[in-house]
Amino acid sequence: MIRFDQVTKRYADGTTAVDDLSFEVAEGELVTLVGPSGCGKTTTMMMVNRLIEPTSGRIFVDGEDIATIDPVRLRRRIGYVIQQVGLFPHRTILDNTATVPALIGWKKPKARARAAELLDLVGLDPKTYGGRYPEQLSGGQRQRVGVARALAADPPVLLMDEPFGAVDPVVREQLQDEFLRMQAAVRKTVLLVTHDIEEAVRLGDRIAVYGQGRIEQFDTPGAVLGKPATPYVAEFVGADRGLKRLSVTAVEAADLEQPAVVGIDESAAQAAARLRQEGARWAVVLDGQGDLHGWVGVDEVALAGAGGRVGELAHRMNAWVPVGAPLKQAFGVMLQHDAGWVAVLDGSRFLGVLTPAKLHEALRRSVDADALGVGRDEVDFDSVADA
Ligand SMILES: Nc1ncnc2c1ncn2[C@@H]1O[C@H](COP(=O)(O)OP(=O)(O)OP(=O)(O)O)[C@@H](O)[C@H]1O
Repeated sequence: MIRFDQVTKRYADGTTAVDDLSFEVAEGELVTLVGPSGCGKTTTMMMVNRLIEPTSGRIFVDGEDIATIDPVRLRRRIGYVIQQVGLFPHRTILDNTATVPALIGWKKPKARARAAELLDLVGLDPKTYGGRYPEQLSGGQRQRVGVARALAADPPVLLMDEPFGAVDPVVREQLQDEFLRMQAAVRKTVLLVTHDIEEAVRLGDRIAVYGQGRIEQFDTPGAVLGKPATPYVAEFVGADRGLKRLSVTAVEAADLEQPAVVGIDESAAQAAARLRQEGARWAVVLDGQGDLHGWVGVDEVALAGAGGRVGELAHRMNAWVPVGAPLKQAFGVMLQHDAGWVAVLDGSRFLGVLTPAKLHEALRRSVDADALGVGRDEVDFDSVADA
């Protein structure tokens, strides 16, 4: 969808900002460009909407060489979000958001209706905020308007230059989450510049780690963190890259252990006998549909006496995460509840539990799979004990 073919940018003073760059962003993919200040990220991005012209090489958008497209026409197909947002101070939020649709000739009611829809999408109630002026919004809200405005004409491509850079870390994380949710729905082809490796791995389907004017590694977040291609990349991603990997590796059904299970309607005596036989100290309690009801300790069911039912004895299970959640979230829940495992659910259906050992295995396997380019279940790995 966006393709760089041997692109070089040399400024008039002789600075080579981008040096023989070739890479591709697939349709619907979000690629983050990350690197230290002055490494050529912004130059790379601004060549895509022709705010900067390359010295040599070619750039394609949707298969078309952009050198052959009129820059104004090109920019209407490309949403652009920048850190300073650049809202018009004397226009309302609704009209700011409707800028591009109005420019490309939409009638005012249609442009405004679309703007209201977009404000809603980025979490701003158009009734509350649409009539305000930019100075009447917080920094984070202005940034959301910037994203809404860039999406208003439904461009297939989005360029984002430090879009969440001007807000504090808490708001920033919120905006990133909202943006990811939105991107899952709209699936734009996105090139996003950041100097923050945390942001790059959080948002990117793939990351391009820049050295001076060149990409040092272009890969999935898991692979960049797990197998940095060069010492430069290793240093850039940081010594705590193992920890960072927790946030980019998802809990999968294959990672889970199957603990002892008892039915909600089972008699306590029967459950106790069975759990003792299995050598279990506790069990997960499920209802007839396989949904999670809670958990019980074997001693509790054993003491319940005749006529006791498992369902009456079960404790609420607070330590759980949805399948697909990042390992970091699972680990956080484990620590929060001081639990040795967390339950993993698909909707309300119980899939299994994640233990610290399984979490470690999942981390290792995800890196091996990324490096080999194969599905995770095809990867053979040593157990932690054998390693
Ligand atoms: N108009 C210009 N003339 C000369 N050199 C320039 C010009 N614009 C940028 N540069 C230089 O090109 C290099 C790349 O700049 P660029 O803005 O692309 O970097 P960046 O990675 O986006 O940096 P930052 O994270 O600080 O924004 C830098 O050395 C910069 O000084």
